[in-house]
Amino acid sequence: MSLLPRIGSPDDLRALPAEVLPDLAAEIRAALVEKVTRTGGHLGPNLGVVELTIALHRVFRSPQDVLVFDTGHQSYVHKMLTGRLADFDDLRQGGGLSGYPSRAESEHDVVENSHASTALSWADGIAKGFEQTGELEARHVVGIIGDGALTGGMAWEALNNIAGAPDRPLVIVVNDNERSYSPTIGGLAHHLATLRTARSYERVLDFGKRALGRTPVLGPPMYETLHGIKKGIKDVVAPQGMFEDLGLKYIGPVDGHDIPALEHALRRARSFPGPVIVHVITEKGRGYTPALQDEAERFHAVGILDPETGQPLGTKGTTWTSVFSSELVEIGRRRPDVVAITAAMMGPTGLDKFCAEFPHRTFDVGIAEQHAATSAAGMAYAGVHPVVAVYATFLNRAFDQVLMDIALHKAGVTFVLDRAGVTGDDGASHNGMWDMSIMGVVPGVRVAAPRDAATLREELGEAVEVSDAPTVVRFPKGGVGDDVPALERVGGVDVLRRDDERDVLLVSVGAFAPLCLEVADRLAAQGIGVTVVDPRWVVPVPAALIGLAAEHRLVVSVEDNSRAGGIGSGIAQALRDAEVDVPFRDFGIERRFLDHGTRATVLGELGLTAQDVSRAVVETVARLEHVRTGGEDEAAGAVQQVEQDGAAEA
Ligand SMILES: Cc1ncc(C[n+]2csc(CCOP(=O)(O)OP(=O)(O)O)c2C)c(N)n1
Ligand SMILES: CC(=O)[C@@H](O)[C@H](O)COP(=O)(O)O
Ligand SMILES: [Mg+2]
Repeated sequence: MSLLPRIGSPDDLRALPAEVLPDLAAEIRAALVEKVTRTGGHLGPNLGVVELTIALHRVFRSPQDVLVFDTGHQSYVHKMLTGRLADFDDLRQGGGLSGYPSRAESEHDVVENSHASTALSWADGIAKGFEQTGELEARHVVGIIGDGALTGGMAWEALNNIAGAPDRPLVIVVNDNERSYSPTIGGLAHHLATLRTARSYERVLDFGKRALGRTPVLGPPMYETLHGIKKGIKDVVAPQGMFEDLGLKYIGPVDGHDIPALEHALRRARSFPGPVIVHVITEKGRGYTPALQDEAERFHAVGILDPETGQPLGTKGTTWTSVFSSELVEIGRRRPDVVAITAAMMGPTGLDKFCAEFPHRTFDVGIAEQHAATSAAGMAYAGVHPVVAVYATFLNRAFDQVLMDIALHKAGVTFVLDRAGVTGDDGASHNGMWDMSIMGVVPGVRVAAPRDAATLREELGEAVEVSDAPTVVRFPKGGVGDDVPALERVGGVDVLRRDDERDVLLVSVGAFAPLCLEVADRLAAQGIGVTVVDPRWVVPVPAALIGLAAEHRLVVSVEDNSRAGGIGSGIAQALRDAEVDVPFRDFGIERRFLDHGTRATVLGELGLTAQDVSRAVVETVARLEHVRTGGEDEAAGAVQQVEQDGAAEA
């Protein structure tokens, strides 16, 4: 590796002679495999954009010119070419390099949001802004969007606006590798395929141009002839594409691994005085041969792998996703009316098993959560029960559809939210920390937060029985722990522990049951009696929970969701409405964006650990005791003891 370490900025890249660029691409690929198989991350998407990113940074001058990457998971090469190669050893680690663009890391990074289909709206807005400030003459704006992200509704809202301004320069690069996780679906995918078949004539043209470019006399007329031939071929092979029908200049398809062809196409686009699409054909995972190649879906984002075999090093036990996946198949066998919908994430959400057994009852709508939700309302109207499986954070995108198309019409639709709560290493926009807040304002909705595999199966079964309202079942990323048995069930609320003294009612939301039982042990060691309960269905707040609250001296809730509008605030409101005057304290995620890091690290930073919660509860109990008795010593003594416990453990 002798070229890549010498690149500290795009200027260094542009100073390289063209003939060494293939060697540079090889070095980048080797660095990606070496680094990402150690840390985990988006190996496939980045292996596919090595040459494209080299060409982008040679033709455009970032940050003077603005490069906007859609979703941002394919920005590792961009980071290597903008001086961050040395930081890749800490990729996606707390305090280390983000797996997405990060303004704090570099002036070359613009969009940090990892939710897909936003780049073209960003680009349209930046171009409009530069037009206002008079900078558009001197600064090019480039949106780089994948074929998957192009299936998202926002992308078409942006294209409509961009195409409506034929005199506002803007470059759109479509990175077409025919895949999201799974193969890209729908009419757009078919159209891109049609355009791809014309790949050969673009190569003929490029070859002709370069060859003829060297014969100034004969060149131009011959080029015009060739161009005419190309136009003729194109009209036969690929009639005017929809992009041109929209009024967008179309350049392509271009071989996304041919740097000279890419630079040539991007230079043409850069000089075009209006909006232009460069359709680039790339291969996801290019250059990485182990078995993973044929599991492109898994290859999209990899865990820590053996760089030789490509096989995951960490063995995975039972995951929440696998429990859901198997249970939905069981439900599908007994309920022919149940159908499944994914937003381009069949495997990651666990719908692949259901699809294998019920292919005609499984629908992949592309990266289109809004359409997933409202089309589910339509399916419910037609008499089936849709189960929409998405990552919790992506439900944000379909809030209005859940509210106004599903809940308003009392449609029986079940949302299964995987990756709910702190996910960690994918950064701020991937944490599933808002779903219970936004669902909390939806009239009629019912939200379940299972604590283990058994309650996931049970609550999923209960959810699909509801035919007149939206239901939500949410669970976190990764491995599911052992089942946590209940001592009894009171009005639908599971009692997990009941001490003699009813000092504290500890409301455990979802997967935090083990944490809450550990908190109860710590409190009991301080002589504080605890009842630990799992409401199971957390929206609306169960009446039985309020009844239990009235029997205790302090109520505490712990949830893996934002405190703003979360279950805690729902409980507080229910206590007020029931005029149950008991002190209440809720623990959850502060209302801020979370930096990337492992889930455990982030939860620790949030104080969502057994030690932190128990210490805080002891302090509260002590304060209440102080208020009740006015004494000083027992309050201070209890807190001091907890501090000592904490210090001993630290
Ligand atoms: C709104 C939203 N839904 C789902 C995802 C999950 N996701 C991340 S990348 C990806 C596939 C993107 O495909 P494409 O745009 O073609 O990029 P590629 O990975 O092929 O380079 C998906 C579905 C997301 N980031 N945002
Ligand atoms: C970029 C994106 O949205 C996904 O690829 C995500 O990074 C994968 O997350 P999981 O690893 O939790 O499936
Ligand atoms: Mg793609």
